[in-house]
Amino acid sequence: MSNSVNESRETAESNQRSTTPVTQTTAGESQEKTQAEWTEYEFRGEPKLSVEGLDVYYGDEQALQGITMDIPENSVTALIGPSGCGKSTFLRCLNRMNDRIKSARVDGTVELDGADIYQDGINLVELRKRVGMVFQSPNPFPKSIRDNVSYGPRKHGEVETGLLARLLGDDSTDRERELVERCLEQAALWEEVNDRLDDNALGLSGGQQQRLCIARCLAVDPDVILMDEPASALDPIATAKIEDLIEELAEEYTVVVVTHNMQQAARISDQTAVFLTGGELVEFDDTDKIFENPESQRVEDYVTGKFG
Ligand SMILES: Nc1ncnc2c1ncn2[C@@H]1O[C@H](COP(=O)(O)OP(=O)(O)OP(=O)(O)O)[C@@H](O)[C@H]1O
Repeated sequence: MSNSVNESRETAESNQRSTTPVTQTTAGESQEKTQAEWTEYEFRGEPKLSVEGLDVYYGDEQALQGITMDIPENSVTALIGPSGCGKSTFLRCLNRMNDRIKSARVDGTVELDGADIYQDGINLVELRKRVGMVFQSPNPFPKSIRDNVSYGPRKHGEVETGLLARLLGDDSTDRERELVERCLEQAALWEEVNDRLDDNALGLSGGQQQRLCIARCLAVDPDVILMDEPASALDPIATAKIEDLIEELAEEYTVVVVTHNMQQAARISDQTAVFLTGGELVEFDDTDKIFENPESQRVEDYVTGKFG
């Protein structure tokens, strides 16, 4: 850990929640040592997303409390914590999916490349193009593999095919072909499906369907990919493919992934945020640090399986 990180931790301690373990001095006196539980995380590179003072309520129930964290670009950030601690709620705040939940209220700011996504007048379609989402259960459309990938670009008018498009001289069949191949390649699925692009996507295995959903997400050219337990419904082989894919995607995209599987977080992520019951972000740091030497006793207890 660099000194600058240590220093920022020390300054962060003054305004963080803390525990107060007691240590003995050489003179044998008791001395209170403040141990930070929530620390500022400094990283190389630029933050893609900056979250500050984020509170989320469902009706009168508070699901997230004052979350502040910067998510670095082109990396994998894992969100872990026990069931109900607010991981999915947090993820949905990053592309305003919580707007669809009537009882949800969000306070605080979330900036994408320095611009507040909660400001008035934001174009939600454009936001969700830039910040795509992959869900726990693969949810391809009951359409062909090709149509699943080109669905988004078609909806946004970037791909036009068919008789009318041909008559109007707008036909982009070649562009669609290239796009479908590129996205399926990026999602590590091209080799398995290139000879059956017109087959119904529902005929694919669960793992293939999930990679197709990732290809569909990539087709609208996002900056950020949010994944909510993307492998929890898959067998170990399909899970390993998704994990490899996530690591590859981070070379080009900012990936934020919720997982219940701590080994998975340790394997695939660069940094890990630990949420605990009550919607509190208890620690956010390099993944190695979180799993090998966390600052917070509660995080240590959680990652070593003492509770949760
Ligand atoms: N649509 C909703 N309406 C009301 N309360 C909700 C809604 N979604 C989540 N909550 C509540 O908010 C809290 C956080 O839920 P959330 O799903 O974000 O947690 P989580 O950490 O992702 O849980 P899990 O790991 O079980 O998926 C919980 O108390 C949950 O009951």
